[in-house]
Parts: sequence; structure tokens; C-alpha cells
Amino acid sequence: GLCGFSEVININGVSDVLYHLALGTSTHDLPAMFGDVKFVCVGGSSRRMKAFARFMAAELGLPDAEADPPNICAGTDRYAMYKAGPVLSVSHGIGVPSICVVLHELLKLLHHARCTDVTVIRIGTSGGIGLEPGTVVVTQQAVDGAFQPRFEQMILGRPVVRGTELDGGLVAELLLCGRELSQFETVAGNTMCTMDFYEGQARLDGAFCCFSERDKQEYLARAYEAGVRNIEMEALVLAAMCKLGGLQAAVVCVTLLDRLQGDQLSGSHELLESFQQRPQRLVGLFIRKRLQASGSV
Ligand SMILES: O=P(O)(O)O[C@@H]1C[C@H](O)[C@@H](CO)O1
Ligand SMILES: O=c1cc[nH]c(=O)[nH]1
Repeated sequence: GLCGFSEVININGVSDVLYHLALGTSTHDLPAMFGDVKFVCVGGSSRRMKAFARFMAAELGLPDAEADPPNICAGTDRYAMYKAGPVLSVSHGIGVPSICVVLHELLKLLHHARCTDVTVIRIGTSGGIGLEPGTVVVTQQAVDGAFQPRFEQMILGRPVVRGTELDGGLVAELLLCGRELSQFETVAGNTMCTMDFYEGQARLDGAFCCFSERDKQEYLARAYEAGVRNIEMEALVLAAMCKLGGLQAAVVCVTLLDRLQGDQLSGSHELLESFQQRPQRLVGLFIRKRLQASGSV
């Protein structure tokens, strides 16, 4: 039907190829492999998502927590996927087109595997606005470069606009986890999702730049006024596609720098790596608490 699950994947007996995951309904027993999945966590880098799967295995006390988790999508190098009990940890690459493709295939995978009550969470990095670097932002609203909660995509040559509302209850639950951990600052705020890391995020240090430092500061001030606290490149799609698919979704990103102070990511490798672990720890606690509440661990 229109804007529901596509007809193709609803027809029983028709095989479906999840090309960019190197999985498929006629080559893999998807219900056996993924039927128990309750949380899908996504983030840009494959290394981060492997580390998160290991972290979750330890957090949930799974028997093989020490072992290196196998990459379920080893048949391709587009995306990487790891599984720790009911948690699927998947890389999405950089930006809107990349996360769009993997979410189409992940939503179909969950459908084929007959999963129920799945929560999708992006654990990412971002540039902050007026926040101490290392602050974790739980997204209230995903907004575009004009601060609007809309994801616009060209379909059949026409712009199609989709809403990007996220679940307020889930935001509150995640904020509570940040407070309970109390290892770093966690705030709620709007997240601006752009199509580019450089000019699209008002950076002066790209290969090209057609605006001044003053223009940049004015734009970031307007963003702050509109409630934007961080900038990244995937939140709009995650929010729009999960809403369309009827899945609970959240975006939890650490800020690697304060964009009011500069554009370059000049922090040490160790510092930036340790910042990246913060959303993982927060979401790890959230998942453990959810599973405890449902009597699963
Ligand atoms: O999850 P990641 O760290 O990839 O999120 C942000 C947005 C872009 O994908 C990338 C740009 O550096 O970082
Ligand atoms: O400034 C930043 C940092 C990480 N990711 C982004 O998209 N922007």
C-alpha cells in the first residue's frame, strides 16, 4: 500500500534480496537468525558498532562476551552487522543516502524475521552548539537545515515530505539513564541533520566556502534559538523511516566539539574515542533496564 510496507515484501513465497546486507529470504533463515531482536542500534562506523556489540554482550552477561563477534554481513563491505542477544548493532556509513539504504533493508529484515516491539536507536557523534564537548544530546526533534521537522526526498521526480516526530516518552527514559549513570552531561535538544559535513554545517574549513565567520555565527545563533543543540547527518532519515514503519526510535549523539568555538576536530584520538563511548554506555544501561523490566535478564 501507499507509504506502508511495500507490496513486494508482503507477498508470501516471493523471495527478497537484502543486497547491501548480503542477506536474503531464500539464502538465510531470517526468523531463526533474527527473530529474537528487540533493539537495533545503528551508528556510522563499523568499528564502533563492533565495540558496541562486545560491550552489550558483557553488559547482558552473555556467555561468549569475551569473544570477537562475527560480522553477519561479511559477504559485503558496505555495512557491518553484529548481534549480542536481542541487540543488533549495525553500521550505516555517512549521511542520508547511506542510512536510507540500510534502514530500508533493516526494516525489511525485521519484517521477514517476524520481530515485534523493536526499538531503533542511533548512537552517533555530532557537533554541539554552545555545549561543553563530550556532552550527550538526546534528540527531541530531528530538524533540517532550515530548522524544520521534515525530511524531503525526491520520489518519482517530485519532492515528498515526511514527518520526523520522535517518541517523547523514550526521550525521557534515555535522559533518566544519563542522569542515573551521571558520568557525563546529558541534555535533550533538537538535532539538525544536514546533507554535508562542511558547507552544509556552516564550516569555514571545507575545500570551498562562500560565507564569512560572521555569517556562520549568525546561522548557528539562529539554530540555537530554534532549540538546536547538535548537528549531524542521519537523524532526519532515522526519525522519518521509523515513524513510517511504526517503530519506536531515538537518536543519542555525543558532541565532539563546540561549533561556536571552531570547525576542526583537533581533540586527541584518545579523547574523541572516549567521547564516542558515552552514547554506548547510556544506551547500554537503557537496554539493560528495559530487558530487566520485561523479565528477560
Ligand atoms: O555516527 P556518526 O559518528 O557517523 O555520525 C556523524 C554524522 C556523520 O555520519 C559523521 C560525520 O563525521 O559523524
Ligand atoms: O561536527 C560534526 C561532528 C561529527 N559529525 C558531524 O556531522 N558534525
